[in-house]
Amino acid sequence: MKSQPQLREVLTMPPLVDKQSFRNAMSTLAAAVNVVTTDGPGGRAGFTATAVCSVCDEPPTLLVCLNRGASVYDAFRQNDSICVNTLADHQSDLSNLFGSKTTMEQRFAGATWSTAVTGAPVLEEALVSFDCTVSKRVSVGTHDILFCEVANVRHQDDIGGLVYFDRGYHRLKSE
Ligand SMILES: NC(=O)C1=CN([C@@H]2O[C@H](COP(=O)(O)OP(=O)(O)OC[C@H]3O[C@@H](n4cnc5c(N)ncnc54)[C@H](O)[C@@H]3O)[C@@H](O)[C@H]2O)C=CC1
Ligand SMILES: Cc1cc2nc3c(=O)[nH]c(=O)nc-3n(C[C@H](O)[C@H](O)[C@H](O)COP(=O)(O)O)c2cc1C
Repeated sequence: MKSQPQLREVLTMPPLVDKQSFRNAMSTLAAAVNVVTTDGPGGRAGFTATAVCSVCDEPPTLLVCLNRGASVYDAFRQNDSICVNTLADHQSDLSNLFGSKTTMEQRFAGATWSTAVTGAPVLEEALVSFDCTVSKRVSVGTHDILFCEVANVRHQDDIGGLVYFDRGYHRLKSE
């Protein structure tokens, strides 16, 4: 029978797949598109994220993965108020605005905002907005995982969703 590798051996093992192969594989996982915003002592900031998912419903918690090299990283490190604004089918331009090398002024000028209970910016025409407080932060590789407790939800009916798949946007409409 083959013995289990010792911890030291595991740590010196080469990565199983290279970065490009990983990204190519990940490009086949369809994901909702979100503009994640914050405000507080670190200032107002926002970025586009597909790395968002549900964690548990007691307490209602979702997670967001944020690259520590992103321009918004300092603001998200200092602030605990976060709003995850899931984009509607007509908002791919907003995704590109918050997902490219633009200033925060340019990003927020691209849409209408209100202020959530926690103080984070809420996107007026979002499909759904999760108003959250960060409960825990975990660093893995290049990213921080932000665990966010949901204080309030705002949902719009009769509006289509936006999905990112195969490096492009796809519009979804319920029957
Ligand atoms: N989780 C993340 O940090 C993501 C970052 N992006 C950013 O948007 C750019 C354009 O993305 P695509 O058009 O989809 O082409 P791409 O070939 O760069 O990425 C393909 C897929 O790989 C994953 N990915 C890309 N960069 C990643 C990263 N640094 N860490 C973890 N997963 C990553 C995502 O699932 C992405 O959809 C990327 O180069 C990246 O800068 C996009 C999606 C997720
Ligand atoms: C469709 C899309 C999805 C993205 N998803 C993530 C994500 O989940 N996590 C992340 O840290 N960055 C993600 N990014 C990249 C950030 O939006 C990035 O920080 C932003 O594009 C601009 O970088 P800068 O603020 O450093 O100038 C995504 C970009 C795009 C276009």
